[in-house]
Amino acid sequence: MLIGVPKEIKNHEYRVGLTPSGVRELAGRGHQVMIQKAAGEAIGLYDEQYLNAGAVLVDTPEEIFAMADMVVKVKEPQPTEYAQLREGQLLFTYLHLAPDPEQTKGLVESGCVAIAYETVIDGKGGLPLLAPMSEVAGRMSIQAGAHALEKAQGGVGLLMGGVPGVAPAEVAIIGGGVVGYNAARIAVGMGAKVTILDRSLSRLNYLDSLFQGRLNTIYSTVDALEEYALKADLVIGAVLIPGAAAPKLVTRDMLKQMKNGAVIVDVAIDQGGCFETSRATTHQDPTYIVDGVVHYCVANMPGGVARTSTFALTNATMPYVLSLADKGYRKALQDDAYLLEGLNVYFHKVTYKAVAEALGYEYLQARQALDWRF
Ligand SMILES: NC(=O)C1=CN([C@@H]2O[C@H](COP(=O)(O)OP(=O)(O)OC[C@H]3O[C@@H](n4cnc5c(N)ncnc54)[C@H](O)[C@@H]3O)[C@@H](O)[C@H]2O)C=CC1
Ligand SMILES: CC(=O)C(=O)O
Ligand SMILES: [Mg+2]
Repeated sequence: MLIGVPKEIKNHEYRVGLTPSGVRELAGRGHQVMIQKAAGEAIGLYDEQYLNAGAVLVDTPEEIFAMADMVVKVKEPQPTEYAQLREGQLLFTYLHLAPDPEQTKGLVESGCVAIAYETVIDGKGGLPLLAPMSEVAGRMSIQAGAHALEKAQGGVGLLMGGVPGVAPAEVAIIGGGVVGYNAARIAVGMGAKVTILDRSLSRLNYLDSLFQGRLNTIYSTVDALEEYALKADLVIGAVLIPGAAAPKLVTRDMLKQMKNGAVIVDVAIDQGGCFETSRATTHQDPTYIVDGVVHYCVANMPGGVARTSTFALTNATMPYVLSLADKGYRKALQDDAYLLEGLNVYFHKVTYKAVAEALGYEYLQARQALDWRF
């Protein structure tokens, strides 16, 4: 198979879809890989390394979209990218379609076969291709939040851990999944007073036993959200209903009652965000203020630590890339029900229920789609 990797073009996005080691694995199995020149240069993955691994370097993304059987990326395709996707061309990347009608329309019109990293599942109820980036974003959310709490960034001027004789910051983490757990690890490590809210009791049980009393676990209700979000100095938005738009758990009304100079980091912004006042921001201009509350809503947080993130992401994606390349998408998807969960768009049809429902498309079940046309 001919696999193509364009350079990412989202604002301050330096991750790359394949590492030189990944290219070598593919080349070793007889596949051809095209990489756009300088795709990994910003994070120390140089063209020469890709060449040595067996890749062919190309100058433009146009060459990749015109020729590749499978395009492997990191971020959701931008308008100039989805305009170039072709019918039957396989796209393997993050998509986050439910809150993104324009991109969904673009993918549907293109007729491509789009598998979203974030909805691939494993046998244990996890999201194996979202998890590594959730680990990164969870850890980063506390760094970002601590920075925003500084006076010069619009925050109230608070040190996360306090000092002897002065209370630490209070952190409320809404959603105790992969992002929430990793945020909690860093916040607890910094000495903050941490509360995690989740509506999964088994998850709260797990977190409670893991942290051994070093944080507070609370069942998530509207009352509990009001209580803990309103008194927090830093609120992390980390909920997920897989594939669906994030529920707006903190309303404008609640925000108005939050402390002046408090900070929210809405990690769930890639699914639309869980604060009513959230709108996606970029690494270049990550924050804005509403009602005295600093909002950090960067939709590609792991891009900020792109070298770490590229290795973490490709460690997880590589087995699936190999399977798709070796078998072709139809057989790979037929053989692996967990990978099939990643199929979001297939020859002009939406094949992921939550996306179809959120955006008003007719829904075609993924397995049926594979028999309908290929
Ligand atoms: N902005 C960025 O750069 C990044 C964003 N993300 C996003 O972060 C979000 C969280 O991802 P993960 O932690 O991997 O998901 P996860 O599935 O591991 O955890 C989500 C948690 O939210 C909980 N939850 C659902 N509804 C809730 C409610 N009403 N109240 C409290 N908890 C609730 C679930 O029980 C679950 O424990 C996702 O939207 C993901 O796409 C992930 C990586 C990077
Ligand atoms: C998950 C995601 O949106 C990211 O890593 O950018
Ligand atoms: Mg700003």
